[in-house]
Amino acid sequence: MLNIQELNKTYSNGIKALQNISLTIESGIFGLLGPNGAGKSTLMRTLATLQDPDSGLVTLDGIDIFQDPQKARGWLGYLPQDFGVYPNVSAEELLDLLAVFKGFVKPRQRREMVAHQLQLVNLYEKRKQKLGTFSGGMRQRFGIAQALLGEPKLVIVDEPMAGLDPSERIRFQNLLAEISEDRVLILSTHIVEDVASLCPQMAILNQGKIVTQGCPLQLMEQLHGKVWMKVMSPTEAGTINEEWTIITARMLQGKRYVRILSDAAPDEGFQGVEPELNDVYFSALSGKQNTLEAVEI
Ligand SMILES: Nc1ncnc2c1ncn2[C@@H]1O[C@H](COP(=O)(O)OP(=O)(O)OP(=O)(O)O)[C@@H](O)[C@H]1O
Repeated sequence: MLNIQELNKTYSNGIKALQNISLTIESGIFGLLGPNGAGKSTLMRTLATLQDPDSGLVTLDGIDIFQDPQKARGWLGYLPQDFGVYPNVSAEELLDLLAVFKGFVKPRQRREMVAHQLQLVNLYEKRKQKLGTFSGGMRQRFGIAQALLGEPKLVIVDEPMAGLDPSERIRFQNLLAEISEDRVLILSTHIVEDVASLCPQMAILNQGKIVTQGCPLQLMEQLHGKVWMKVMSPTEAGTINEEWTIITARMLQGKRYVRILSDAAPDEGFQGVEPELNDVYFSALSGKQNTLEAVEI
């Protein structure tokens, strides 16, 4: 179990990237959602012991990870947002080298470990291929293979789905689900659908603060009976009532789909709809937004 207590980080330019972050994370996939600049990468780098917080405590199975970062790195795997590879080296060669850096010095043990990880991420057949020839999805699967070297108890993956085509994305989601058994896997992302389909636990980070946390199904359930939708023509947009708490207003095939949050049925043709995780996300981010422009997506 990962326990994060009152983590704070303010950069030298005054930006408060993390403000009193406290989370308890069980094994399985934990989704960390937030818009650009929310502080997700700062939190991921801090948990990966690559940057120090100003204050706060993080324990993994009761052990303080900041006390001996070198040792902590032996228990954690990290796939950073900007994971670069050497283009002229094969998958097998680079993974072997990264295993050396992780402290695995026995060649035979390393060979077995490298083969095992490449099989797990379905790249064994491509092991001799140069990484520069890999597709985006293959590169990300290779990134998972390197993160899993040494069977870490904590795996951190920062925005891994960006740029993946739909089939690679599904393949990558399945891989994350497979490897998250018996370990904590934190998936940082701004893609709500990935959290909805993968994560039994989640938190939403905005401007350095946790604004919501819990189980996605329960968070959606809390909005039950409160989400209302109306399809409007673009010209009707002017009739948006200033009193409404708008969750989203999005254009789809020439129509404007407006979803609002309201305890009681609003008049003017709104229909009650099942809450989606998007509703949880945008309500949490917007607080009491009620202007169409502010939430238009
Ligand atoms: N080294 C740094 N020095 C100063 N400010 C920084 C630094 N790194 C990040 N920030 C700022 O801290 C805030 C949080 O950034 P961070 O990269 O953690 O957010 P994020 O949620 O990962 O965003 P993104 O999805 O765009 O990567 C942003 O306002 C960013 O500009």
